[in-house]
Amino acid sequence: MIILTDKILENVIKKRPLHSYKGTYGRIVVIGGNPNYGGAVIMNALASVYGGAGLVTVATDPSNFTALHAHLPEAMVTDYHDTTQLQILIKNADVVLLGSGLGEDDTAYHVLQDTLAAVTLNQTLIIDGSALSLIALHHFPLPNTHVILTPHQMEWQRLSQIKIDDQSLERNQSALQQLFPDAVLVLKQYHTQIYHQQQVMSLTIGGPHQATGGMGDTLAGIIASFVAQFHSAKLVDCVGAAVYTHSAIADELSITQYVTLPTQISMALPIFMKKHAN
Ligand SMILES: NC(=O)C1=CN([C@@H]2O[C@H](COP(=O)(O)OP(=O)(O)OC[C@H]3O[C@@H](n4cnc5c(N)ncnc54)[C@H](O)[C@@H]3O)[C@@H](O)[C@H]2O)[C@@H](O)CC1
Ligand SMILES: Nc1ncnc2c1ncn2[C@@H]1O[C@H](COP(=O)(O)OP(=O)(O)O)[C@@H](O)[C@H]1O
Ligand SMILES: [Mg+2]
Repeated sequence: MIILTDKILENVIKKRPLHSYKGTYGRIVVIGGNPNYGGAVIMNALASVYGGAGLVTVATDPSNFTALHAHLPEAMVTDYHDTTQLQILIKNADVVLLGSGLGEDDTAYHVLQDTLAAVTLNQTLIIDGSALSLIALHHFPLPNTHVILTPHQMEWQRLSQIKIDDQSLERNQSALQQLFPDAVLVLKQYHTQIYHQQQVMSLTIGGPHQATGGMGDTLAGIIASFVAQFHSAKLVDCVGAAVYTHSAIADELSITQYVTLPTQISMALPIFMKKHAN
C-alpha cells in the first residue's frame, strides 16, 4: 500500500503552457441535483471551476439554475429532463460527473440510464452519491469507458454487499476485481483509500473538521477538474492528487478553524495549486 504524500502533486499539478485556452483544460458535464439537493451540484461545480477545469456545464433540475449562477457565473446550465440536450452535452465532454444529489426517484433513474448509455470510450465517468445507490439497487452495468467510483462506506456496502465493519483491504480489492475490474475506487472514510487493479493508495491526512454535508460533492468536483486538465498524468495519479489536495487544504484551514466547510476548500484551491505547480 502506498501512503499519499505531497509527492503525488509533483506528478500531476503542472504549470500551464502559454499557448493554451479553456478547451485545453477540459470540458466537464456535472449531472445531478434534484429540487432538494441542488447544493450538491453547486458544490461539484464550484470545486471543478476553482480546481481549474476549462468549461463546466451543469445538467440539473431548473429550480437550481438561479442559485447555481448566483454562486458561480462561470458555469453553464441545462435542464436534465431534456434528453436530447443531455446527449449532445455528454458527447462533447471530456469528463462526466454523475450522481451527486441526483436522488433515487423516476427522474433520477432515467437521467442515470441516459447518461450511462451516452458516455463513450475515451471519456472519464465519475460516479458519486445517489447514482452509486441506484446502480447498486438496479444492478446497472458500468459503461465501457474510464470509470471512477467515489462511494462513502455505506454506498460501498450497497455496491459490494460488504458490511462497513467487514470492509478490509483484501475484501475491498477482491470485490472491486469481481464487480468493476477496470474502475478506480475512491473509498471515502477517515483515511480514504484508492483502489485500482493491484494498487492501493491510502490517505493519512484529513480529519473530523471535514465532517460536513457536501464534503464528498466537493471532492468529486476536484477529481473531475484534475482529470479534465492534467493530461500528462495517469488517471489514478490524478485521483490520488485530488484526494490529497482536498484534505491538505482542509488540514491547513483547520489550524485556525473548528470546522472546514466544503465551499471554503474550493475557494482555497487556486492558491494551493499555485504553490504546488511544477
Ligand atoms: N447540500 C446538498 O444538496 C447535499 C446533498 N447530498 C446528496 O444526498 C444524497 C444522499 O447522500 P447521503 O450520503 O446523505 O445519504 P446515504 O443514505 O447515501 O448515506 C448516509 C448513510 O450512510 C451511513 N454512513 C456510514 N458510514 C458512512 C461514511 N463513512 N460516510 C457517510 N455516511 C456513512 C450514514 O450513517 C447514513 O445512514 C447524495 O446524492 C448526496 O450527493 C449530500 O452530499 C449532502 C449535501
Ligand atoms: N472524520 C473524517 N476524517 C477525514 N475525512 C472525513 C471525515 N469525515 C468525513 N470526511 C471526508 O468527507 C467526505 C464525505 O463524503 P460524503 O459522505 O460523500 O459527503 P457528501 O455526500 O455529504 O458530500 C469524504 O471525502 C470523507 O473522507
Ligand atoms: Mg456523497
